[in-house]
Amino acid sequence: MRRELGRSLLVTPYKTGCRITPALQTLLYSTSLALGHRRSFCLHSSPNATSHSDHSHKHIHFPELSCNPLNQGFSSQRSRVARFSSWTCLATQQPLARERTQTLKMAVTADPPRQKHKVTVIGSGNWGTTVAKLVAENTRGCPDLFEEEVQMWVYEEDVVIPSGSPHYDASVGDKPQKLTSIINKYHENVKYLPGIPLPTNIVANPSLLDAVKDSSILIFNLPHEFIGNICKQIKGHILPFARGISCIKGVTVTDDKIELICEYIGEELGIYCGALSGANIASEIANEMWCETTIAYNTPPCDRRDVNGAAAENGHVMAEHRDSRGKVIKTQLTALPHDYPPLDHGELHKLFSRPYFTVSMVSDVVGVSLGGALKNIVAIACGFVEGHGWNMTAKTAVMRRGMLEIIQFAREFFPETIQEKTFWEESAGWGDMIVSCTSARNWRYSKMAAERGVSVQEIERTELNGQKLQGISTSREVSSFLRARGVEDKYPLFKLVEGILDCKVNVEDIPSLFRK
Ligand SMILES: NC(=O)C1=CN([C@@H]2O[C@H](COP(=O)(O)OP(=O)(O)OC[C@H]3O[C@@H](n4cnc5c(N)ncnc54)[C@H](O)[C@@H]3O)[C@@H](O)[C@H]2O)C=CC1
Ligand SMILES: O=C(CO)COP(=O)(O)O
Repeated sequence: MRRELGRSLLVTPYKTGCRITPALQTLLYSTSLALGHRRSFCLHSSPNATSHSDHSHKHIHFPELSCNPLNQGFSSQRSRVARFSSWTCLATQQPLARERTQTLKMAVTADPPRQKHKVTVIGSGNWGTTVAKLVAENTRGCPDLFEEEVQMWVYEEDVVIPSGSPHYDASVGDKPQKLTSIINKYHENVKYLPGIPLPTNIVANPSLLDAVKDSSILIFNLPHEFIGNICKQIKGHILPFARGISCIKGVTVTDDKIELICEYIGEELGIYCGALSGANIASEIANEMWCETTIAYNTPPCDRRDVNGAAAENGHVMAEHRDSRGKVIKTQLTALPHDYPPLDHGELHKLFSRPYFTVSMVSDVVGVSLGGALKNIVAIACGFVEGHGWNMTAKTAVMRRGMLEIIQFAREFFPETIQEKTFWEESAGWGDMIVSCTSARNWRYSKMAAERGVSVQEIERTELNGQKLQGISTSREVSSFLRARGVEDKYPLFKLVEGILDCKVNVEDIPSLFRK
């Protein structure tokens, strides 16, 4: 390793005229990672370069090397040129041969980030708590990038711990206790994720403003009907350069307009927000049973770092960032300051991926968001079908039809950026459809409603202990949007589900959709 490092660094500028091949770049990069240090350097192609301005630049970025600089001449605070006369290999602490290093010139990029990303999860239901758990495991494991503590905003409730629970305290008895106090004391969300020990670095916080204060990463994870109120409350109280990930499955409909939840959040708060969605059953993931998910994130241009790791510009930048309709966004984004670690696909992958949670990073915000939102309508239809007594073959027909309507919806209302392959290739597409129609809550409880002959809303009230079925409101919202546009007949399955929810149509009418 040491010899390779020395040869790469020292021979390349002299003997090959700095032909830095991709293979060499990979070698340097992996070597630097193996060394595990954080410094950013940039190797100039010209060994005779005397200032940063005369670069014949072939930059190579190897962030984790160190050296002993003699004779430094810094041309600016953020991009400095130095003559390094001796190098020390960090792996061995041995100096490298001096005669071969004498005139090597290096440009030194900005200081390593001084800040770390602070993470807040807004929401603490079944999925909110599960995501807080996996994220908190990762912030603990990546102390260079993230503050260890993860704030979790909890919609405060009084909860009684049942006598059978290991957390039952006879001295408290049946007296209700604050859910936040219970979570912080026992490290368990006894109401929404019972039986799952949570990492101790999750802090349950009943104050929304306090929970989001100073956080550069906001993870939105609550039923979609509450997001409007949350945005109103935190607007102006978050870091201007905060970035969001929405784990919410739903859409925002106003009159005849439809918006992706992540874009609604971004517009309301003046930030950029991506979306996470996939075939994810919270209770399984909380039990660390493996599954996969999809994150759609289009790193704003103002957040992109150059090869040296330097931010494009500090402060306010009018970014050419495009939305799901292909339009330049109106929001003036504030760039992530340079003293923060970058926030791009790599860092988000580190934040969310676990051995039991495989993350695929994509750019198709429309496919990921619509796949997650609209499959809930199809899952309700499948619950009705099964509750009626039909089985897997009937459900498969409904799933197929549902997917066609989802794709048609994406094509009709988001034609500019939809990447249809998301529905076929990603967990957020067919994967989510299958799991939602065979084992998730929308399917399970609409099946129960059909079996008992009561409404799904009634079942939600009596059986879910505060959890929400997103398919009920999404069905209504999407149907009202389609009606306002006069196109509801083009989406017969969506229309029919709303009809069944309103007790105007019967499950037996479903097969009529398939008659030509
Ligand atoms: N549970 C799951 O397996 C998965 C859920 N999702 C999605 O995650 C999102 C969040 O769902 P869950 O965490 O499962 O929630 P949940 O349905 O388990 O719990 C409901 C949550 O809403 C909160 N709440 C009630 N009234 C509120 C109010 N007025 N304002 C704010 N919050 C209030 C409750 O405190 C609770 O945390 C949904 O969009 C869902 O579709 C996505 C993937 C998996
Ligand atoms: O989104 C989910 C599965 O991917 C969870 O769906 P439910 O809300 O129906 O449980």
